[in-house]
Amino acid sequence: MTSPAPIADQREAAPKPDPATVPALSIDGVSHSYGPRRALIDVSFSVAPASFTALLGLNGAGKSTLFSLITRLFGIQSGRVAIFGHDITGSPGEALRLLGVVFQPRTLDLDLSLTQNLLYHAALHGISRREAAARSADLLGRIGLADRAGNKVRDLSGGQMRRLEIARALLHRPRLLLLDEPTVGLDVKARADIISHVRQLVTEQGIGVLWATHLFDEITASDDLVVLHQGKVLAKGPVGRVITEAGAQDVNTAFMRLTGAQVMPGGGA
Ligand SMILES: Nc1ncnc2c1ncn2[C@@H]1O[C@H](COP(=O)(O)OP(=O)(O)OP(=O)(O)O)[C@@H](O)[C@H]1O
Repeated sequence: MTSPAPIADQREAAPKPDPATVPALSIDGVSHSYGPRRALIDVSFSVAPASFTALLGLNGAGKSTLFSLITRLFGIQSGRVAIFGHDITGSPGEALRLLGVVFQPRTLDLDLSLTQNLLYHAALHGISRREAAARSADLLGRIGLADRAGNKVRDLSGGQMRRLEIARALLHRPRLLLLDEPTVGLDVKARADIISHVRQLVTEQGIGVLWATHLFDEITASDDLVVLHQGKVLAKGPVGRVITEAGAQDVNTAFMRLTGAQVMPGGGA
């Protein structure tokens, strides 16, 4: 009788998931309550690598709660969240290394320079000073703020601050980027710049993006869409399919049919 293989060998023999088929983000049966208030109810969807997934919902739909769970600000009460197959509860280190986040409220230090903000964040990720300086300079160039590197963040416009927050979220080279209503309060030009920058990250760098919004005009036909309403996923899939299945002609009407909500004149849910 042969003796069993050592544990290390058995582990090596286990089939590894194919990276091409592992979702960047998978949310599986997630529910969350604040006391008696149920904010998320059995939420399941996934974000593919190199895709732009819009999470569309009204105020109070549960978008920020979901982001707080994915980023581990809150513990998971029920269900499972995994980033590239790494369970965020069982393997938080591996999972969070692959994740970049831009939260809805601004979180920059206004009295530090742009570079100082980036270097501080890089240090939290254990990136060496020299590497951090190189990455910061590169990212500031990409967002068109190289000439402002030494200025205080306080002197930037709202759109420039958002671009800096996106650069900061990319410093540790994540493969999944979450953005919670990143264009709120920005003018039309700044909004368009940010959306096109993030779409480039998808097409050129293969980053998976989850973009929470209540604005229909931020969604394009090639996106994936998740409609979240009162804590429940009402529809998900490629935008065209969601529209067709709702028997509608466009995202606005599909959203209205699915939720019974009135569409705001400004093009937002
Ligand atoms: N800390 C909290 N305590 C109690 N209830 C909360 C708390 N945070 C959120 N909620 C409730 O949970 C539900 C979902 O809120 P959440 O902030 O996740 O929605 P949202 O889609 O992000 O909305 P918004 O765009 O307005 O931020 C809402 O009913 C909200 O009132």
